[in-house]
Amino acid sequence: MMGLSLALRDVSVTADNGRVLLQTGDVDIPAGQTVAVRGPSGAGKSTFLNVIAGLTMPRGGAIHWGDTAFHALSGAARTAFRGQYLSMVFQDHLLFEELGAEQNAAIAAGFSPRDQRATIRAAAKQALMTFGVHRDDLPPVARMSGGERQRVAVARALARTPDVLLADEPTANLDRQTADRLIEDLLVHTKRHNMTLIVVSHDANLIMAVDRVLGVDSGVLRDA
Ligand SMILES: Nc1ncnc2c1ncn2[C@@H]1O[C@H](COP(=O)(O)OP(=O)(O)OP(=O)(O)O)[C@@H](O)[C@H]1O
Repeated sequence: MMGLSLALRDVSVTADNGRVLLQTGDVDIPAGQTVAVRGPSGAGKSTFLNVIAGLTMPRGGAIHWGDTAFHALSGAARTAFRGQYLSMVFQDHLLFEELGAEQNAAIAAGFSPRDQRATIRAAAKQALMTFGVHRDDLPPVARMSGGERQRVAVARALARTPDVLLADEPTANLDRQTADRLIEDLLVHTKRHNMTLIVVSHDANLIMAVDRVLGVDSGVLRDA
């Protein structure tokens, strides 16, 4: 596990009507750095996560993850790269609604080599316990509360150890104590495995805990 660096060179994203949604200039994030991204509502934070995850295509500029020219990959290659190196905790969670917390958190086991499955299941269980969503009486995630779903989504992202973790407001909707536990766990896990962490957040405790803070204002990304 090496983590991956991210190099952005003048990446721009525009809406269909030509409005500029994001302009990054040149930004370099070394492998293993933990970075918070903050900015006002509508500033372009989700657009930023989407473009570095390859879910939105830039209009111009270059995105390198490690040695890979990510912006130049075909759609299929981008999807394969994402599956291998990136893990995401996004606001809509993308959980499997009929399954329980443990099956969701350990979902990566189903796509992993046989000899890694037990490790992933154990890590999933551990993460669920840490975040207090490991009771036997919990319903399928379809009927869980917003905060419970959020904790399951983070546990799932941590159950495998990706090179890069991208997260959108992972502590929103959580009480202070649960949020602080999540922050600590997230950072211990990312540092232990030298993962690169890029997290959109307004949480002052999270912002204090990371290596670096970037700001997005009216679509312009820069060190804050
Ligand atoms: N495909 C699109 N076409 C046009 N405008 C878009 C498109 N996608 C996003 N936008 C606009 O781009 C701006 C940035 O949106 P984005 O979701 O990145 O903001 P954000 O900083 O994540 O906001 P929030 O904190 O409210 O989630 C918003 O004004 C949004 O309405």
